[in-house]
Amino acid sequence: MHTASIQLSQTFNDADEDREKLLAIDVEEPVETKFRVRNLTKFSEGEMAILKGIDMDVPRGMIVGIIGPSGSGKSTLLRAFNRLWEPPAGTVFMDGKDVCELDVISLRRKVGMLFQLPVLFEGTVADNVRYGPQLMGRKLSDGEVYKLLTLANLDSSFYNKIGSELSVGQAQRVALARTLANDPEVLLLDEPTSALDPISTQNIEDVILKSKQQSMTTIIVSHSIKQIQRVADVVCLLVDGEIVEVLKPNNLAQAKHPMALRFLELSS
Ligand SMILES: Nc1ncnc2c1ncn2[C@@H]1O[C@H](COP(=O)(O)OP(=O)(O)OP(=O)(O)O)[C@@H](O)[C@H]1O
Repeated sequence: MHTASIQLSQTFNDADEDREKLLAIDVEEPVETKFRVRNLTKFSEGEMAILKGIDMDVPRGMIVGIIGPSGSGKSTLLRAFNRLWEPPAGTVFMDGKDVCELDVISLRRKVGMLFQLPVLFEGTVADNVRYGPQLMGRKLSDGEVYKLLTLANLDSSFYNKIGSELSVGQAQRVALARTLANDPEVLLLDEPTSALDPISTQNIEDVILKSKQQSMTTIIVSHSIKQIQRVADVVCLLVDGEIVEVLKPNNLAQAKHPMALRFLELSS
């Protein structure tokens, strides 16, 4: 085990000072950068800044947590990674390539996303799981569907169920299996368990951690600091469109930014 020198970096203005903060994490091997974000900025139509020059490197195979107050820009940032919000050219790079220059459909297959509330398509659970590969002309075998269900912590009895027979937690796991069926390299999770009970939450967290063992890169937005501490390798604190802290999950108490501190105090 050794320490990789740069896993995640941020530059931010602190009074007159420009600082680059580097976070070192103990890893087995040096880690490559999956996403590079540089000066990512978004203004609303009323010219209000929603994202203010975000700089970050997302290490391959790690789980990056994003937390911060409501309206701080977490979902907007997350959506830039698979172009659900189209970032300006030259700001978001996957494997060194500007995402704006990639075919958007293949980008979204590689960069799967799960939202707060699952929306299942008509048909059975198996139809849902088969959906993505079918669009590419490949029909998953029964065995492949069962394997994906197992991966999403669903037993084989779900195969023929339809959406109305499922709880929200079960439907979220089906949505996760459907996303994993595309064999993504990255998972974007936007508050994936905020509508779920603790057991369903644990099921989803198990899948997130299992996916990490398969080298998945995951970026998770969550309002739950405890959840971020359970699953994330690094945590970015986003306040008012800026990453103000990058910390290890067990070091959140070391946050220094006043808004970040207040948010952490009120949320714990
Ligand atoms: N297309 C848009 N036009 C105008 N304002 C927008 C747009 N998209 C987002 N916003 C605003 O940008 C800010 C950040 O929104 P965003 O949803 O990214 O924040 P968030 O941190 O994910 O919030 P929450 O935790 O409540 O989900 C909010 O004030 C939101 O109203």
